[in-house]
Amino acid sequence: MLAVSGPAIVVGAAIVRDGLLLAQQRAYPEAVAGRWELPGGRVEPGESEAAAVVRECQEELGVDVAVHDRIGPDVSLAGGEFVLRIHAATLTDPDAEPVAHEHRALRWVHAEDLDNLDWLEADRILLPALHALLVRPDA
Ligand SMILES: Nc1nc2c([nH]c(=O)n2[C@H]2C[C@H](O)[C@@H](COP(=O)(O)OP(=O)(O)OP(=O)(O)O)O2)c(=O)[nH]1
Repeated sequence: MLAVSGPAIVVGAAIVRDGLLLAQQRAYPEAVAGRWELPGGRVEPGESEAAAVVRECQEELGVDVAVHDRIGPDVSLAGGEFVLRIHAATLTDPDAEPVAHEHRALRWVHAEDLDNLDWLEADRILLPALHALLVRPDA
């Protein structure tokens, strides 16, 4: 029997602190440099989505995060080769300051400014879920 594998998974972290969402600005490749996205990246073989969120946040931001529930829809990327899944997250140490190790810039975004960032196309689909996350009482 043929083993059928689905699309590879890219996880993103919706990190909220004091009612603000952490967004980061891509530095490369040229085609998307300057666009905004959530921290994250590809889930490695054998790795859970939550573990991938934790690893990517350590690599990209130098912080530890606690991973919570999934938010928003699965978003298809690259013609269906990948699927983007977002997990809500918080900083394990609320006083830790994320640093952009691989990105051009970081920004803590207020709900009012969410729609004004030049997000990657896939992330625009997630904006309603990100708004909903920011109005939660514990956000
Ligand atoms: N991390 C992340 N990737 C996103 C988002 N939206 C979106 O379309 N993508 C795309 C961009 C990339 O094609 C792919 C993830 O690749 P990546 O460069 O972040 O991560 P990676 O682990 O594959 O690569 P790398 O860290 O080795 O550079 O998903 C998002 O909000 N966060």
